[in-house]
Amino acid sequence: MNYKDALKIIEPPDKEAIALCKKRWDSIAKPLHSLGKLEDGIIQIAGIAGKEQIDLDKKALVIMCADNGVVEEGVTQSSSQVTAIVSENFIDMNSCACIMAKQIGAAVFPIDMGINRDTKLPNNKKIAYGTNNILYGPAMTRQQAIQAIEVGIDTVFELKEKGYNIIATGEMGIGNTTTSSAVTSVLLDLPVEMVTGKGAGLSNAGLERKIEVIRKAIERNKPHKDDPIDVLSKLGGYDIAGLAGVFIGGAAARIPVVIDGFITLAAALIAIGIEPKVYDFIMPSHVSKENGGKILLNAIGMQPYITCDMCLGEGTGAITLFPLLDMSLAVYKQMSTFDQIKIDAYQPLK
Ligand SMILES: Cc1cc2ncn([C@H]3O[C@H](COP(=O)(O)O)[C@@H](O)[C@H]3O)c2cc1C
Ligand SMILES: O=C(O)c1cccnc1
Repeated sequence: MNYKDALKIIEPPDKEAIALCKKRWDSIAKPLHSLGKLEDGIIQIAGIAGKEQIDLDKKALVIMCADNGVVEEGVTQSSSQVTAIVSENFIDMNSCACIMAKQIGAAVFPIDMGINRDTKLPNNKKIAYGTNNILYGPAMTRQQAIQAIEVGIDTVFELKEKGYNIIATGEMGIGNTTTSSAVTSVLLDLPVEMVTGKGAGLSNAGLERKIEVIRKAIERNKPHKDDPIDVLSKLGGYDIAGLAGVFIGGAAARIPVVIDGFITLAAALIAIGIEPKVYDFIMPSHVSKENGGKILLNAIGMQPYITCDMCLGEGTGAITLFPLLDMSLAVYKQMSTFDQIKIDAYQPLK
């Protein structure tokens, strides 16, 4: 779908479904709002689905996979070859995120958005064999960025068609904390060193080099910070672009999309920058330990459900939210109301 058409069909969450869902929570025989954000999450999903009786029986994890040309500058501990190897492991359900997804019954959809060699991934949406090195010029053309965004949007509509009712985001792309930090620094107008961390592992000297490369890449590309697609195409990656499309697609197709860690947060920032209405359809999960994770969550204006020092990516943080939502929804659907068990919640003890 053309991304502008997707933006046009985004309607705000359903106020009536939100009010009915809240009423049901408040009628359940327990202290008011005592499940806190777990209640809020179900309310948000009801608003998105447009009905009070929601289901979370079909869960998907979309993992956008792509390579980054900037890896040749020594900004990451691993070689680019790792992207393809780990991405192919997703097919055998043999990665951290896949094992966690299997445990909680979520289906995994790895997508080759731009891995730098041919892969066995069934979802081949390759825009190119990796991006260009941002130290010397734009990562991709504006047209390629839009093409990747549209892959993300189409992916969500296909999953909706298959009956999925919630989507977790994940990514695999060696070097993508560098591109995410570059995008974040420009869009939030923050110094590079404030939003740059060690990614999947770097020495202190390596971190200094990474910061310097990002500074120079920003200087070289002169991105327009008020134009998120310009920033994305000059400094981002095909994984981030595809993920921005998944967030936009979630709002257009009315499916909640869950943020993972630092990289998916950068993608969410871009999506919200393109269309602020997307915000209401996004759910946070954890707060990444990566430098900049907390800053990005705060900047977007979201509170994490989970704080446990994760910083792995692949969607590991995002799917960690699923069992919490399952438990909350079970209470929401199954528990007796004050009326049913004849308790007056506000009756003082005698
Ligand atoms: C074996 C391995 C598996 C991973 N799974 C996720 N990531 C995570 O690390 C990468 C980003 O870190 P950086 O920017 O420092 O390269 C991404 O692929 C992210 O998903 C991995 C990284 C490695 C090495
Ligand atoms: O925050 C994340 O998701 C993250 C951090 C470091 C490396 N990979 C992913």
